[in-house]
Amino acid sequence: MEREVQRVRQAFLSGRSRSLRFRLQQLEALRRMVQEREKDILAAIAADLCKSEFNAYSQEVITVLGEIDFMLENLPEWVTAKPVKKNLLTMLDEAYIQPQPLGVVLIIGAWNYPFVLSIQPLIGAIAAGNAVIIKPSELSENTAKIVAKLLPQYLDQDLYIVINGGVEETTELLKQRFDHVFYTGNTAVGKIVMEAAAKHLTPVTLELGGKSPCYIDKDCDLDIVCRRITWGKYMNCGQTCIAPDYILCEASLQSQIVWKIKETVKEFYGENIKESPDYERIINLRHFKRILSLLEGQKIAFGGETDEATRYIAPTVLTDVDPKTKVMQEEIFGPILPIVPVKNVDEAIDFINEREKPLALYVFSHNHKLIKRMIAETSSGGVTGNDVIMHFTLNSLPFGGVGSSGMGAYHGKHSFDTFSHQRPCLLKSLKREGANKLRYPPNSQSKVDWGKFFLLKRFNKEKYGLLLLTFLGIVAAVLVKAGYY
Ligand SMILES: NC(=O)c1ccc[n+]([C@@H]2O[C@H](COP(=O)([O-])OP(=O)(O)OC[C@H]3O[C@@H](n4cnc5c(N)ncnc54)[C@H](O)[C@@H]3O)[C@@H](O)[C@H]2O)c1
Ligand SMILES: CCCCCCCCCCCCC/C=C/C=O
Repeated sequence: MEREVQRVRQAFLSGRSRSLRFRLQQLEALRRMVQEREKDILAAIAADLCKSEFNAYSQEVITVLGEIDFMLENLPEWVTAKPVKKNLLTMLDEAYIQPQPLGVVLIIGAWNYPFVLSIQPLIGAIAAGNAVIIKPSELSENTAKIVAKLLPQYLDQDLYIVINGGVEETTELLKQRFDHVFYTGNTAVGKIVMEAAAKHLTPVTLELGGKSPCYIDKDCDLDIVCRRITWGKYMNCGQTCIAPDYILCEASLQSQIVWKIKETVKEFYGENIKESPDYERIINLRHFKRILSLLEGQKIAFGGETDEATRYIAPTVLTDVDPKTKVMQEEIFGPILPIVPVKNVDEAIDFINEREKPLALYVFSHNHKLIKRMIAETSSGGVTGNDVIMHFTLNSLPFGGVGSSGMGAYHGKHSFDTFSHQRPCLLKSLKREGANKLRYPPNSQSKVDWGKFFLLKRFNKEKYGLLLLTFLGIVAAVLVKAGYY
């Protein structure tokens, strides 16, 4: 493991990952890989999650292709140094921010969207000029294998490598020193990752999970609301980090919501859900049993059918759920949707604020002010109003958690920033030493006064202010040079 990391570090130190041309080339090669080997990638995802090609393409491949195109389009601008405002003391100097790669990045992926959750961070890391080690999830072993097979065929083989393995290999990997660790997965392992990274003072991005609430106001079109929630909840069999975890609504809405979700399930997946190509399966037996245990003692409004042999769990809705029961204590990550009745929006806000900060928050209402109020009075990684999941698809929005749902963010420019160091650069001249005397010992009241003036004074009118400051700067330089201070 140590040797592998060393090899990647040597490749980074060669400097070749840094040029804009090289980054663009590698991103284009990655795009070619996805386009040319699309069938193999979709087959691997299908084998891991029993997912149709259409679903795998629209949930994973589209996002990856869109992200690559976005990077190719914008990277030339992002990599250029950005000049910054100066003060009087640095007016004649050069001051700018230069984004630079961090070095060797470790990306630890999760199994639920096994392709996009490893490749989208990789795109950001390449765009920012880093070398990368990817550790895909061992639970989605088919996608892990295809990623390990394909990447070396298209990308630089020393700069971007895949290491496959489980807890033992990841533990060993985490002992090495990286310049950034980007982890996607559950909160408990997130803590292990952060602890290991802390030993090297390595910064981390933690893309974690949580229970994402979904509040339905009585002032809304329930047909549309229930269709959108059904889509986001049962997509990927509920195994989506930003799936609506549970519904909060007034008790009077419950029966209508149940009926409408039930009808939508029929519309989406047909009478025989098991036969639907659009309905996935639970990743493994451990998760299957964990999800089943959440049903104990609950009132099942519909669904609840299971088949252990194929790890099938039907789309299920629970009503009148007691917040103290197990299903409300952990992230469900499966096709079970509890409804917790609340009196009103105030109680919904309190309910959310009494719990850990979720990865996403969903609010449905015709009342825009109510949506804005919920956003203002709660906290979550992201928000979609009047829909679910869709904030993930907008790469202008940073995607990430807050509090126990994670730290840091990515997607689009946010990925580029996550994997870059914003290096502040001030380039002075060795001339004009006279003006510098102001800050050299021995200090005096008049030097302090001039210092205050130059560094603290603000002028309203940009153009005239600048002219005046230039003039005063010259006066000060002359006075200092002449030995008055
Ligand atoms: N925020 C996001 O973008 C996002 C995306 C997907 C999943 N998630 C969250 O991830 C969770 C589900 O994923 P998961 O955790 O079951 O995925 P997982 O089991 O695939 O684990 C994630 C990664 O952690 C590694 N890992 C597991 N145990 C480890 C250990 N003890 N030490 C070091 N590494 C270890 C795995 O090898 C894997 O690569 C849910 O909570 C979900 O909400 C979050
Ligand atoms: C054909 C229509 C395209 C619809 C696009 C929907 C995209 C949904 C993307 C979901 C991806 C979720 C990624 C996972 C995050 C956490 O698990």
